[in-house]
Amino acid sequence: MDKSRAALIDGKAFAAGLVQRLAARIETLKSTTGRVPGLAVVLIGDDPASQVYVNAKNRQTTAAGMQSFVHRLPADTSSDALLALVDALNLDPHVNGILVQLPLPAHLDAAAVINAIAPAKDVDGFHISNAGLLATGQKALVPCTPLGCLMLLKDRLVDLSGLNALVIGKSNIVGKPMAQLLMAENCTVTVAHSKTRNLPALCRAADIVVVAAGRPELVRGDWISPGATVIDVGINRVERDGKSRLVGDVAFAEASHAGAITPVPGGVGPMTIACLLSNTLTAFARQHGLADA
Ligand SMILES: Nc1nc(=O)c2c([nH]1)NC[C@@H]1CN(c3ccc(C(=O)N[C@@H](CCC(=O)O)C(=O)O)cc3)C=[N+]21
Repeated sequence: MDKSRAALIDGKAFAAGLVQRLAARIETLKSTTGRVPGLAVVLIGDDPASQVYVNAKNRQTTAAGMQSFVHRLPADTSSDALLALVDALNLDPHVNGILVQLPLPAHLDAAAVINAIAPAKDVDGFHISNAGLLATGQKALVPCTPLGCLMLLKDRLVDLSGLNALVIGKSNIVGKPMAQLLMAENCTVTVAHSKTRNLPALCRAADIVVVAAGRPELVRGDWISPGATVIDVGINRVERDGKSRLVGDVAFAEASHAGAITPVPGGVGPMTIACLLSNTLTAFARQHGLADA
């Protein structure tokens, strides 16, 4: 029997290409303006997964020719101390982008911290001002993960207009901005979540499925319409055959009849970091009155 294979959407390779193009532009900026973009990352506490991500980001920021400023603060940092650091970074001319690693320890108010970041330096795109600009079709800094997903979708499908898109997950960080971006591309967008009824049927009607549910292998193969494009945002660490493994929110092995699918790892994750660097360059350019790329 001919068992066709879904095309693999190689986020890792796409991200590497994007970072290469960013590095070239940064090199040019350096020779014309004498400046390079700077990214400040604030990490509170010692969550091991957050450490790994911040280290990867620090390495790639430097490799792309940008300045990286990492601020590691103890888990019991006070709200006042954190807000004072954010204020200082807002005023620092060498810092063009600010990222406060989430989740924060429970005693800190994430929304208050995010909204204290100068919107022009909010390279996560989480500030209410950027969320509002995106929702109303104005020039915003767009959250990195949905921005990366959209790049992969446009690379694959070119024109998304009129397609049925299902977004599973309604977080402020992924689901909501993803839905906004897909609406801006003239998709017919459905947003599903943990209380949604008959998710399999909604999924079967979708040309595009973006899954950001945070539940390992939630989406089964028989939920996916033949030829659909599947973007798996999930990164779940699970025990399998006595080993620790990463799996997505989609049962990847069951999805061979999809048109195309992102793997985990090597799909959306690397795009998130590449888009963070892209947003930092965008923020730098706008702060210096230069044109967007
Ligand atoms: N303010 C804030 N902004 C963030 O963007 C943010 C955050 N907080 N908190 C934590 C999450 C997590 N995150 C990841 C980014 C890239 C990979 C990534 O590149 N993963 C690789 C490798 C994964 C591995 O091997 O462990 C992959 O999927 O192929 C993973 C996770 C950004 N986050």
